[in-house]
Amino acid sequence: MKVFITYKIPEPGINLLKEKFDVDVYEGERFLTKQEMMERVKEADAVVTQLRDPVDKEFIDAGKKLKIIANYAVGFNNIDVEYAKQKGIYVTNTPDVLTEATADITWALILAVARKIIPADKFTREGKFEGWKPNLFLGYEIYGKTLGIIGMGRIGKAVARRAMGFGMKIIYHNRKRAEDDYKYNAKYVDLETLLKESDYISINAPLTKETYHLLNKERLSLLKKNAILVNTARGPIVDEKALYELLKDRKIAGAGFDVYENEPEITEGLEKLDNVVLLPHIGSATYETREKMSIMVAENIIDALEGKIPRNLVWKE
Ligand SMILES: NC(=O)C1=CN([C@@H]2O[C@H](COP(=O)(O)OP(=O)(O)OC[C@H]3O[C@@H](n4cnc5c(N)ncnc54)[C@H](O)[C@@H]3O)[C@@H](O)[C@H]2O)C=CC1
Ligand SMILES: O=CC(=O)O
Repeated sequence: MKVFITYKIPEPGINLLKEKFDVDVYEGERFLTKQEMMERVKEADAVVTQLRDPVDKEFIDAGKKLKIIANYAVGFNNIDVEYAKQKGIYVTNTPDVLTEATADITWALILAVARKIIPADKFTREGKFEGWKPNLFLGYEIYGKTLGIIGMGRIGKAVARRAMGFGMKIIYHNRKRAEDDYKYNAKYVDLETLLKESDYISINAPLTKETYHLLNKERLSLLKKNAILVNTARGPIVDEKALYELLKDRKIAGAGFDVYENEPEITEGLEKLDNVVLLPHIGSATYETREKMSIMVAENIIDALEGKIPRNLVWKE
């Protein structure tokens, strides 16, 4: 049986697949076009897709022999899951193994924005540091402040766990109350309350029809003047242009981005602001996590092609 991998992933996963199947890995640096991917998926029994690959009806129809689409990501908003399911094709993702790495990058953004780490580093490298000054790069305190988490799932909880070490008051909004919220000393609130009361806001919900522009212009206007918003989930959850306007006019203190509304494009002007930190979607980008993700996609494919139900079916979530 044949497995098509649309962009190279770490070797442990590929090696597992090679022990059992004929593996076609795209080895190039540029991204394959959708047309090229559809050509190569024709013969495949399984495909490993990336979060940027548009796995729509057309792509799924091109994979005439497909039994499984194994997304190399926990988010699966790039896939028409309903259509795949209708056609009897499994869809899997890579939960858990990337939770801690993504929570770490969330915290890296919170700290970097609040304490102006990037401009301060640039200042020092440029030889501008003349000695300690009482007013040099004053930032925002984190200890004891309120953190609002939107999406209290695996990553949201890992972000909360870290916040406990910073003595923060934790509030969250979720589709429903998390049964174990007491473990994080976290209080369930409605979205409007969260936006009005939080000093730091972390977005950790999936991108769905319901979360598209969940933070629209009107809701963003509820944020406090000292608020810092961090998005390590998916860009389209926030109206990026509306957020840019707030940041430009200093109506909020800052923002940290790992994801963008029209990735890889970013709203023009964002790159000129000194109150933002912009990362290129590297939430899960650690050597350890990416290896584990590669093994996970391989295990899911082995399950499916050996006639078992794969362990990380997205509709079990
Ligand atoms: N920046 C990066 O590299 C990474 C980004 N992600 C993103 O993070 C997302 C979350 O990942 P996990 O925590 O593993 O998922 P999860 O499914 O464990 O948690 C998501 C939580 O969001 C909640 N939620 C869903 N719809 C909501 C709504 N309308 N309002 C409020 N809450 C809502 C769910 O109930 C759930 O508790 C992924 O879907 C992915 O898009 C994940 C990994 C890395
Ligand atoms: O954005 C990354 C993911 O795994 O989802």
